[in-house]
Amino acid sequence: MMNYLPGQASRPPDQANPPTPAPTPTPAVRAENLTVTRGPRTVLHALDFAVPPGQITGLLGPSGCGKSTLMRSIVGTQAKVTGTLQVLGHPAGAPTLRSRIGYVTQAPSVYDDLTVRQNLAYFAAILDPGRAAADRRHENVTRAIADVDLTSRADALAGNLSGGQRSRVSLAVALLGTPELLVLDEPTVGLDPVLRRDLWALFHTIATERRATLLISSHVMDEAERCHRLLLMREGEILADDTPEALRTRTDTDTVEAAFLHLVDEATATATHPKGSTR
Ligand SMILES: Nc1ncnc2c1ncn2[C@@H]1O[C@H](COP(=O)(O)OP(=O)(O)OP(=O)(O)O)[C@@H](O)[C@H]1O
Repeated sequence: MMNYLPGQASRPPDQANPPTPAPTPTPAVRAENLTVTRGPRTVLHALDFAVPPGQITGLLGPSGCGKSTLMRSIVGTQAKVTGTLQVLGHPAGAPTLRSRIGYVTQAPSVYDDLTVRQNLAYFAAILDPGRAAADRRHENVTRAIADVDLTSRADALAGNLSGGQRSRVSLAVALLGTPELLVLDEPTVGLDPVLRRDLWALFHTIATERRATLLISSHVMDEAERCHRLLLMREGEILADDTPEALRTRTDTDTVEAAFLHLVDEATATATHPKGSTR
């Protein structure tokens, strides 16, 4: 028997049995040359990126840079999308993806004249219909309400909740089907610091315990530090795709916000004085 240990240069690998490389996990989302036009404008410009599975990827950039458009493309609700966009191994928008993706828009989509529990029960009945599933639905609804810390308001009408509480009802709806991919468009806007911290703890639990992939947009840069990876966007382009630590190291900065500003300045300088240009 021949033992081959990686790094032992004196013992070449058995050509007939080369060491098996660690499998590269299939990305949860893979985009190639992804371009989106809205009205007369191109708002996403030939994007190439991959979102790794089971991690939290933050989508950050200033207002209007195209974060929501990118998320809408991924969940299959955006028109005029060209290029390649694969989600959980299928083309974005494929019917088979519907039950595998949870999507929370910026505007909470809840029924004001129903209570929190009734809202959840309504969506649970669509996801998991039938009398036989009643107990499971009840459990799932109770768990989702607890996940977003709304148990004490479960019987309140959604119309009587604060903006932040209504957003959390939307998030609970997205958590109902235990989706493999959660796409959350600015889920922490308008929330107080304690609730933001608790929600980020919940996002990490979802990623580690349920092995779900989370794509979360924000323009609050301190939230970037809580992500495993970041896609930094600006004017419909990806400025950087890396871990927060690698971004700080690469730009020799202390925070992701400083790294982002550094990259913006660098991109502006390159656009003004492209390499090889004579001034
Ligand atoms: N319905 C529309 N028709 C035409 N252009 C649009 C439409 N909606 C958005 N846009 C443009 O598309 C670009 C990207 O918008 P998008 O909402 O994706 O940005 P965003 O980064 O999510 O912004 P924010 O952080 O403010 O939500 C913006 O320039 C916006 O003006």
